[in-house]
Amino acid sequence: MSVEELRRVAVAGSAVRAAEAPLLAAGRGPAMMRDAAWALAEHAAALLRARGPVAGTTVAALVGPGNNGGDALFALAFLRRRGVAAVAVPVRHDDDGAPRWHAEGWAALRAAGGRRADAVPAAAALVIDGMLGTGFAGELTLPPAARALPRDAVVLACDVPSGVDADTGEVRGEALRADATVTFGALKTGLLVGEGAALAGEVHPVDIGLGPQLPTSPAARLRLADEAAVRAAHPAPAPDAHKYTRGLVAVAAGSPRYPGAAVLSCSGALHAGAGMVHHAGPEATRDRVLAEHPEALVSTEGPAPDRADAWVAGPGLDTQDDARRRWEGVLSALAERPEAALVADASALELVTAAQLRALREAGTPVVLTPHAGEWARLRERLPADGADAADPLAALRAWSAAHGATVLLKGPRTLTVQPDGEAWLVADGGPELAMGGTGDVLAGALGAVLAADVARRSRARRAGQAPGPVPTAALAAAAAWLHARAGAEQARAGRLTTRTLPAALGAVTARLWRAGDEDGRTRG
Ligand SMILES: NC(=O)C1=CN([C@@H]2O[C@H](COP(=O)(O)OP(=O)(O)OC[C@H]3O[C@@H](n4cnc5c(N)ncnc54)[C@H](O)[C@@H]3O)[C@@H](O)[C@H]2O)[C@H](O)CC1
Repeated sequence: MSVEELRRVAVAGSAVRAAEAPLLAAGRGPAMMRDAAWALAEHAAALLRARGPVAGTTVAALVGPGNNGGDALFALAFLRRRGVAAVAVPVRHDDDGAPRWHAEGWAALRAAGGRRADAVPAAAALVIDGMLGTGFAGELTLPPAARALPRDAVVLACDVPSGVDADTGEVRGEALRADATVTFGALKTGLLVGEGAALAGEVHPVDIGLGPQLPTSPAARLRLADEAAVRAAHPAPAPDAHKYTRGLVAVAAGSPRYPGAAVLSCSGALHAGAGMVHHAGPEATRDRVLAEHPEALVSTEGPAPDRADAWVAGPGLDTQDDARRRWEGVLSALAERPEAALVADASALELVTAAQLRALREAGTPVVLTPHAGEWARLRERLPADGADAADPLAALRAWSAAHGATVLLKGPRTLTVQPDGEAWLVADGGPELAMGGTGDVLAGALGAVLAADVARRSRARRAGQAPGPVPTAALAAAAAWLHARAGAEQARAGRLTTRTLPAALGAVTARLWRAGDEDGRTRG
């Protein structure tokens, strides 16, 4: 795994331990520990330097009994050589009161002039959390020394904040919140999902030579969405593009009771670059959509099935009967063109059945469900799957997606997209500015546009006798979530805080993404 990839792919903490094992068996442990400790010391010095001179400051470490503590002790020894007053605070002791910690690490620190204390000195400007890393098991009760840290001290976690499960991000018992985490060998999933994401602070992965040992299967990795990945999934239109090669999105959304959902979904699709949007809905919503987007097509039933490259179904549908009739109309259209994609959002998440998902899977229709946390809980209850009740959010998503054959985009401050083969993406760019009514409608539309563009691109290539490999649906979904998250952040920066202007912000993010690709001379879609 390249250093660049190290920053964009996470694996479970247990997978890092497994990757370390053969190197430890080959006697590489001490060298790896030195590499880890050196990187930890470097980051500690950088954090100190941001606040003033390094020499003369006091740095303490809470030191646990294992190799995590070893890293911290060697890091203190390196810092000592930069003029730092280095203090090691053991958190576990033997019956005779002697510290239970990494003997070589303590010997190195003592040789460098470091000292031991029973508590973190009040003068400590930075505290290294070296209590527990990937060896954490069971529950943690924070020791007294971890409860009395100087108020202004920066906390730097060694590998994983103590008390956080490096696989799942779960906290069992108590955990120590960090301002930053230096993690070794690979980004760990537990630092990016669950409570671990909030407790880790700024995460810095460090290469200690595990690359060839790390897992390569899609189901063992969590990819992080960034601009390059989004542009690869949602490239700018080809120079010879026309409205149909850019993808036609059919939008079955909105109702006399919720007309705005139709407008917002169509807006999201248009601003994410759809070549055409065709709204299927009642007169009340058709007029509203046309008033906002004269370029949109509207009708009661939507486009001819062979025209739609993606369907967006569910936002703002009305009563059960009306919603069910329109939902089944979408499924009928997809049965006539199975290669078209489907976004099932809002009401559609309450309507979709296991049999319908099975039929869509058998037909080869790419399906993305877009629940928020509450809808996800109801979906798993209504359509259960073995393993989908796991505490590990990623494992639960992977189990449900594999069982039902559909990709899930689980909305939240950190959005996860997972497809049936286990490939998973994380969009960590979202923020509370998106936590308001209607933003999900915009995302559903934008996702429809990204999926439609991919379907149209592949159809066009096939007609030209080419056989392009599919872009993973989870990557396409992550691309839409990334555009949406960036649009929300852009809105917040500009002081615009309503959903009404979110589509235009999403359009600006899309245009900038494609312009940047042009400027770098990247290939077009
Ligand atoms: N091995 C290497 O060369 C490298 C290791 N690295 C660092 O080492 C840790 C993993 O070390 P390990 O000793 O396996 O585990 P920990 O230090 O995290 O802790 C094990 C230690 O803690 C006790 N313990 C476990 N759970 C609890 C609990 N709930 N309450 C109290 N105590 C607990 C357990 O009994 C053990 O004694 C890894 O994170 C890295 O920091 C580097 O990767 C460099 C190479």
